[in-house]
Amino acid sequence: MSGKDFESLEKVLETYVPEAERREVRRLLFGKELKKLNLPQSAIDASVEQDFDLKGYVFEASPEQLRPPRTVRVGLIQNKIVLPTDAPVLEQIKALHKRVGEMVDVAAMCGVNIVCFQEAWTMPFAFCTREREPWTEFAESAEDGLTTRFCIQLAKKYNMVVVSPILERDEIHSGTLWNTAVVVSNNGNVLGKSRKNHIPRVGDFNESTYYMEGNTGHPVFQTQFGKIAVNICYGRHHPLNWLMYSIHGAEIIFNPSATVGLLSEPMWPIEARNAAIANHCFTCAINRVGTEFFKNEFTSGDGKKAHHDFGHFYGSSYVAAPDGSRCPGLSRTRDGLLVTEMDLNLNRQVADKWNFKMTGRYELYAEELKNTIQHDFKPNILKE
Ligand SMILES: NC(=O)NCCC(=O)O
Repeated sequence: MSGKDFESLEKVLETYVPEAERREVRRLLFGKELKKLNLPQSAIDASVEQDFDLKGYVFEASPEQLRPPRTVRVGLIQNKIVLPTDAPVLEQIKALHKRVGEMVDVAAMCGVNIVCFQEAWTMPFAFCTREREPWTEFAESAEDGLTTRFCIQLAKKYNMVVVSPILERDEIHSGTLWNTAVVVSNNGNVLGKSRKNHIPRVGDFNESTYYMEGNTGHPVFQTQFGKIAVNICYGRHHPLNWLMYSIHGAEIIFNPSATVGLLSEPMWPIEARNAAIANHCFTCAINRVGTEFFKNEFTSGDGKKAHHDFGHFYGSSYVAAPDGSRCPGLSRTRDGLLVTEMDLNLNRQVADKWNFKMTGRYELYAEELKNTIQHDFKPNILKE
């Protein structure tokens, strides 16, 4: 059942947990009850016609005396690839632009201010194969590649910040490849880019064959709608990575991902949510969806027989808030757009209550971490 036939945990709860207990079950699993966002009928109709899951929720904060609410609408898009993986490269890219572009049109109807796509959204997740061609041909300039120019158009058309995770080719540095999120402001300017800091070496995730650990640190992008950062996929397993974006001031941290059921699904609902709690910020976890087939079979040195696919990418994109609440996820099997309205005032309200930033002993950790990476480090173990 880890595959494509299981729609979502939420659907099972709605179907099988008796009405009387359902509210309490939801409170324990998801935190405080969230209001559903009133989405326009035109958006609902478009999602039906275009066959994607559309959900909307509101994360409220308490009214304050000195600060007005800081409300922002965030859209997360998860999608299958459109064409088979052996279709011509440019056709694959353009088909994805079309599909995701249409979903952004619906996001605009829903009043979305910031939209984020899944990891390497313009291509199949071909890094399992370890082949160079044609996959490296999907790489583009972060500053003025085809996809960035496409996102600039969307940003200007809809006054929307666009977070676009792509395979980057860095021509200035000898054409090297990176796994990069490009951030385009709502005015259509490239605000900057954030490269994936942690490269997986697990299962079929053979990404280290293609690119190195990112060298952009933990940039935070000041947008008109709030301060945002991008912690790409495998970075979500690294609590210090989340922490650093937060220390640099991120109010919303996106986690565009590509991950499969048998490997990571039990971890998925926990990690981004825990990061929201630990760092007093909102986190947005986005996963691609579907199964992608590759013509040439591949192995990954794990004793498994050669195979043609990664397994099922399980979608389930969701948003978590600093108070530990989270919204239901999108479908495990279908394309989807998740729209959440969040009041960023909640970050400081929760910080003032729980004080994790104030009680964190960063000077202790910094000193000890500095020591642990020394050659002559001696673990602090006391023995009889
Ligand atoms: N894309 C990526 O980093 N996947 C690694 C597997 C995981 O983090 O679940």
